[in-house]
Amino acid sequence: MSPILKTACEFTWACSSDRSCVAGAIGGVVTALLFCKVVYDIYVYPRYISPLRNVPGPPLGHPIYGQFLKIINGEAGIPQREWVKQYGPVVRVVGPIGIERVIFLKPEALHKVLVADWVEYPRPAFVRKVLGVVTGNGLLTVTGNEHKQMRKAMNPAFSIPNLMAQSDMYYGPIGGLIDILRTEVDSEKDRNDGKVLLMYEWLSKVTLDIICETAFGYQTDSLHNPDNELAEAYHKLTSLQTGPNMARFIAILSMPGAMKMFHSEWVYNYRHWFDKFEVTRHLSVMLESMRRVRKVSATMLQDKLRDSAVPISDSETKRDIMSILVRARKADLDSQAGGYAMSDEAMMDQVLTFLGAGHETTASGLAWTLWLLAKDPKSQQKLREEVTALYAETSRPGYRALKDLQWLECVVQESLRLMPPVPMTFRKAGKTDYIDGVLVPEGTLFYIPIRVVNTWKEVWGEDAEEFNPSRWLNLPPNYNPIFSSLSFLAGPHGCIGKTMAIVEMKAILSALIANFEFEPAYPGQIAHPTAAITMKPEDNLPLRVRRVK
Ligand code: HEM
Repeated sequence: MSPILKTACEFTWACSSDRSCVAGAIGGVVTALLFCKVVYDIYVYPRYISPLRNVPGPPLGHPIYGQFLKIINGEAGIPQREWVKQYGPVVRVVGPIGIERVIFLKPEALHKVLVADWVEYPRPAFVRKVLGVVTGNGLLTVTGNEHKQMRKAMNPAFSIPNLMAQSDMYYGPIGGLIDILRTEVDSEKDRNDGKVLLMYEWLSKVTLDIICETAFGYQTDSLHNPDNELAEAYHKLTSLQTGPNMARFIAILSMPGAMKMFHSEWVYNYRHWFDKFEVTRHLSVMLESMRRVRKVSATMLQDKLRDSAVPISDSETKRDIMSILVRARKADLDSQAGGYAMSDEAMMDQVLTFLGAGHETTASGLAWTLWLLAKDPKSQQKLREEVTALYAETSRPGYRALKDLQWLECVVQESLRLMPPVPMTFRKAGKTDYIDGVLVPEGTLFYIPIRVVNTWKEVWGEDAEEFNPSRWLNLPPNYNPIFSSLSFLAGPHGCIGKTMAIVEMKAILSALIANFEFEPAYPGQIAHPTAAITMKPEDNLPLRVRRVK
């Protein structure tokens, strides 16, 4: 028994006749027990008890935070990459209050966690809570059977024939973007010098307009409207994405009742109180932005529900994702077969999910592609030649035409490999089991280190951390088509919008490269990724843009 606990017990015994003394003694015992628990969790368990204690990894680190400060203050995925280089493909890292996390890199281990036993390795509660605040109770937050049903209901809307029919919808916003950039570049006195533009901001707008059109049949036109409510709200939300902000947010969400608080009218009305404290300052901006996103989303959903009288088999009808889902739901309800029919509330959460998951990810992917091409003029020129030839044939290349461009495919795959918009995700063990020869206890957290997997030298060779699109013409012998480049993850929770995102990226990129040349904004420019859920460029990516001669 610890000395503190012993003293507390003796004290209780000695004072048991006196009431206040008993209360004090109980308090003492509780404090002592808590103290012992903390010492056990932070000091004893990770050092002497945990089955993971002999797995290689960095030192336990700070007595309270472990390696957490290094992770949240570092570039997304980079501390993990350094540890893998030093300790190998299985790593244990101790986080705050002694909580252990493991990293597995080998395809067999990833297959078990993400594919074979996926139900037993769900997203941990803290990830679902963070995502849930922004995206509601949709595909990103549900697990197990509920997820299976929801995903089954959604899959047809993301089918290849539907995506083929949709790709023409991209060209309204893309045409708008090209015109705006031309006007911006031409406004410069010396056109040969080009103009420095914050490319991420423009890409964020064009992808928002495209997702609203393809997912909801809704014309946002944030490109031409600087005060657009939805664009402004997302701009504010993404600006909050820093490692320390995420850490604070997770800590707040872990408190009992926190999720209710986020949806409470009362808390919303008094949100300015959050501004008074450093730790909660970002919450009022967040509540305000989420309110706006929900308001616009509700309008979009109402429009869809009004449309639902259109028959499902009519191929001439609207092809946006929500129209398809609404019609499928109606068919389910009409048939009374007892299938899975989403409630209005669930439909609303899908709107939030597609907006949250499908806009900023694609914008970040495109921004990093432009950055990498700006630093590699040869690859950029080679791409220009390829896409110019395509544009000579058609001004609105569709799914097939874009798919057939070999260098475009290499550039997009290489950029997504090197700078994955989602650099990392998490899972939690729902059972105790061996993975890659290591006994992983129930409750253990997994880093799924997408950026580390994508740049693992064992697979990609010594130049794994460099941009080299031609590697996709001759893939390395250890390449695994599912687990060597994990940017969209794999298995039943893998990205449902993968094909859509790739086609959209290709359509936007080819139009940009056919019309403009991109260069770093100034010599020695370095682009820093934010360390949060998605990896956008911290400074919104200033690039020098010129018209193609
Ligand atoms: C370049 C763009 C994109 C990237 C890199 C990306 C990446 C990812 C990743 C890594 C996940 C798994 C997250 C996890 O399990 O923790 C995911 C899931 C998801 N993504 Fe994407 N995504 C992109 C675009 C899109 C688009 C355009 C949409 C929809 C219109 C979308 C919708 C979703 C949804 C709904 C999920 C949850 C899937 C499930 O759990 O069943 N994503 N995405």
